[in-house]
Amino acid sequence: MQPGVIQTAGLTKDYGAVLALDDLTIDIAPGITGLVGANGAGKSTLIKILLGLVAPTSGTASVLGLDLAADAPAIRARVGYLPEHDCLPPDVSASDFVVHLGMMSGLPRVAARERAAEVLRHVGLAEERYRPMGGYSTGMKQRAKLAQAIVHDPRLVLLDEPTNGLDPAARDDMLGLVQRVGHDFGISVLVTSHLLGELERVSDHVVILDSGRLLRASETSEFLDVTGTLLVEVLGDDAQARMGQALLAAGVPVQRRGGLLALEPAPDLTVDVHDLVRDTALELGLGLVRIQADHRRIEDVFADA
Ligand SMILES: Nc1ncnc2c1ncn2[C@@H]1O[C@H](COP(=O)(O)OP(=O)(O)OP(=O)(O)O)[C@@H](O)[C@H]1O
Repeated sequence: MQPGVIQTAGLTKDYGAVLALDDLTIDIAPGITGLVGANGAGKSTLIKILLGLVAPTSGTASVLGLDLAADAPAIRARVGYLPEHDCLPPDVSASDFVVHLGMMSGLPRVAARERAAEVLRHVGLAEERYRPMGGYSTGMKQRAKLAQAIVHDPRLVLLDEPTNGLDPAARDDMLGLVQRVGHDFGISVLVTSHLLGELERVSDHVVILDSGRLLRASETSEFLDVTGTLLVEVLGDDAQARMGQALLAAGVPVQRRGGLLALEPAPDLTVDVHDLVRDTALELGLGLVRIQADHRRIEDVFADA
C-alpha cells in the first residue's frame, strides 16, 4: 500500500464556544479524496490546520510525510490551496495573479509566465486571462483560483468548496477539472463539499465529518454497494402502471419510485429479470428507457448513522 498523503492523530480544534474538530484520526491515501460534511462540520478548519494557518488545540498531523509542527514551510511549498471565499483582487488579470503567485512559490519570472499560461489554459481561461478578474463570472473565478493552486506543480492540492455558488453546468466543469488534476496530472486532491452527491462522482475515497468527528472514511466504491434492487424506466401510455402490474403478476415485487419502477430481488423467479423486463415491455408496446442497478449513495450513510 502507498503511504498516505495526510495523516492526523487525535486532531482537535477548540474555538472556545465551538469544538470544530473533535479527536480526528484519519489516514488519507493518494488520489482524489472527497471531504464531505454539512456547513460547520469542520472541513475548512481541517484544511487550515493542514496548511499551518490555524494551530490545533491538540493532536498531530503530517502532510506528504512531513510533520506539521516541524515542517510547515516545506509542506506549504509542496501543497496548493483553493480557499473557500473570494480572494481575487478585482483589478488584476488572472495572468498577472497566477504569475505573481508562481513567483512567490519560488519560480523564476520566465518559468512562472510559462507555467501560468499553461495552467490557465488547462482550466479554460486561455482567452480571458488578460482581463481583470473583477469582471469574471463565479465559475471563471473558481477556475482562476484552481490555476493558482496548481501553478507551482504541487504534490497535493486542498480545494475548499470549489463548486460553491456555481450553476449546474459550471459545477460539472469544475468537477471535471478536479478529476483531471487528480487523475491526469497525478496531483493528490482533498476536495470539500457540503453537497454529498457530487463528490462520489470524482473521488476515489470519501471522508465524512459530522460536527468535527469522523463519521466514516472509505473508498468511494464501498458507498456504492449494489443493493440488489433494479430500477426500470418505461415510456408509453400509462406505462408505469401497466409494466408494474405485469411484473407483479410474474412474481416480481415492484414499487414506484419517482418516475421509475423499483424491482426488488425475486429469488423464486425462473427467468432472468432483465429478460423478463425486456420481453414484457415488448409485449405491452412500451419503450424501455433503462434498466439499472440501484446503488447506495453517500446520502444514505447519513441516513443510516
Ligand atoms: N475563527 C473561528 N472562531 C470561532 N469559531 C470558528 C472559527 N472558525 C470556524 N469556527 C466554527 O467552527 C465550526 C467549524 O467551521 P468550519 O468552517 O471548519 O466548517 P466547514 O465544515 O468548513 O463549514 P463551511 O462549509 O460552512 O465553511 C463552525 O461552527 C464555525 O462556526
